[in-house]
Amino acid sequence: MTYSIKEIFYTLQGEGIQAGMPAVFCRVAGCNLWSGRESDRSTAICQFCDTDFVGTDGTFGGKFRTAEALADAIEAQWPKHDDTSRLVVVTGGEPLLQLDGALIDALHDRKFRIAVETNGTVAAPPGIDWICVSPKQGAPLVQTTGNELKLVFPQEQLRPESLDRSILRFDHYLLQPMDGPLLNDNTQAAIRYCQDNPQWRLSVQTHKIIGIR
Ligand SMILES: C[S@@+](CC[C@H](N)C(=O)[O-])C[C@H]1O[C@@H](n2cnc3c(N)ncnc32)[C@H](O)[C@@H]1O
Ligand SMILES: Nc1nc2[nH]cc(C(=O)O)c2c(=O)[nH]1
Ligand code: SF4
Ligand SMILES: [Mg+2]
Repeated sequence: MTYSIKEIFYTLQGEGIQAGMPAVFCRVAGCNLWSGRESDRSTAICQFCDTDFVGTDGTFGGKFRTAEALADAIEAQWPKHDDTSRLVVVTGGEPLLQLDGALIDALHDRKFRIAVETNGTVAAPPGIDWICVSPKQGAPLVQTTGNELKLVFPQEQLRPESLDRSILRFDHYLLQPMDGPLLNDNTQAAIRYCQDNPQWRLSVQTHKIIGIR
């Protein structure tokens, strides 16, 4: 299969329980909940996206004809002297539209631990080492298990208390304030929600604060 990749870059994971960990980010092009065009945003299922995932024109982006070629491009971003703590975060766009067994095997062959950031509408293939699901209102949740559930907050039609916890199996539950014009208000509301409901933790988008990608 050909993989359409927007960009590949080495940074620190900015969000969630693994915030601060060095990781290569591999951002796939395309998403099933928004075309990525601004003119479609107001009619999209997911309307608050903070990411450009259209096309293959970003840093080290492109079309990769094999899993090996893509895994080599990811490996090339990791410091040469280290093969013990390799971490790749596959995001997008929606990574589970493209992450398949061949790519999982090629990354494991290169000693990477594989994390994904998914909207949870597509079932994850076996072999992923860290699954972060970020459910979206109006989009059916298919992937109900994983390591962390990271809910962008607030979503009027998807309140934390409305999630059916009896069908969810995650190790960590996080609220991530929705970035945009109301970020400050959303952050204050998320802090309050976590304090009132301590099974939830706050996820701050730290990369945006410290000025890294
Ligand atoms: C751009 S998405 C790509 C992965 C996948 N499509 C998803 O939605 O999980 C990466 C992460 O950013 C979050 N995100 C997107 N827009 C955001 C915003 N405006 N404020 C806070 N988090 C946002 C998503 O919920 C997700 O956890
Ligand atoms: N540093 C950094 N951390 C991130 N965590 C999730 C991101 C994403 O866009 O999926 C992201 C991102 O774009 N940059
Ligand atoms: S599902 Fe993820 S990538 Fe797709 S539009 Fe929403 S936040 Fe962006
Ligand atoms: Mg991002």
